[in-house]
Amino acid sequence: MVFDKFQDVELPAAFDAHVHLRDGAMSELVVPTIRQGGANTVYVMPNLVPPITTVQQALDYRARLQALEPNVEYLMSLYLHESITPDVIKEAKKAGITGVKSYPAGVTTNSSSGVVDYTLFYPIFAELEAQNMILNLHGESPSGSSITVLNAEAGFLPTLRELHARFPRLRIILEHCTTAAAISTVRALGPTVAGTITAHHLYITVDDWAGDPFCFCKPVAKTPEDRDALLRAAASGSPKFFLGTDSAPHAATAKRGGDRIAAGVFTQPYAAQLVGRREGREQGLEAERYV
Ligand SMILES: NC(=O)N[C@@H](CC(=O)O)C(=O)O
Repeated sequence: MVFDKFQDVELPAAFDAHVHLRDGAMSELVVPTIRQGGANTVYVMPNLVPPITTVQQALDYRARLQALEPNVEYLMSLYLHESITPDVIKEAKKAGITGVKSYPAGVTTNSSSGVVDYTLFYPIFAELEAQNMILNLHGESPSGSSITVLNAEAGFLPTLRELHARFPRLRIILEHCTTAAAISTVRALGPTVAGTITAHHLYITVDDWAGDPFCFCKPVAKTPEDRDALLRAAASGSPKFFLGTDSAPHAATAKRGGDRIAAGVFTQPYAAQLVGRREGREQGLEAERYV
């Protein structure tokens, strides 16, 4: 195949369905990299400190992001929390907020206010379903006696199945799938369940983050077989799988030092390039020649 003839191809801007843009000085650095990375629409995660749990907080946050880069569409989310009621969901719908993100308590960066018992939130899920809004799931079980970072996603899949069975019309996105099991589960569930795939999980495996804090994120990258399942899903064209980079910037000091390494891989400035290059290879193209 002759690649030179493709050199003038211009790709449309991407939708990145999972970004961490932070706030304050960090957001001033990160927000300008959205367009650089090839995206013009982003779904913004609410795990600020404190988390975004009210409609007003989400709208104020969006205004701060718009002031930094007006040429991006920011789809906003609320952080699933006990202070959120069905009335808040109705208000969120009216205000144009897209969905609600659920973090299991303690599994990742800024998740200390997260969910312990999903059944407590069934009225919220019912209202999200009624309002045709999205439930975004960080799909990991908290580490415990038999759960570690390696099987935390697999351990969460029964919860995903249960939520879909109870709320079959609720649009659920299993965020940042990292395992073949997650891919096959999303594929097997009904059309209201989809999964996002990050750019970095198309490349890295356990060996990369074991020893390199800059490859450490939650959920952690798994085996080469899992990575290949992600690649096949990403390149399959199935509408059930789409890009959500989970680009998650941290201060270099939080990645290199301290008692615990912060979880998160920052890919925003290279998001579309990374995905194009990897999917191209999966399809047998030497797509790196474009990058
Ligand atoms: N992915 C990560 O490892 N970290 C994210 C949180 C998250 O989405 O889990 C972050 O906010 O840094």
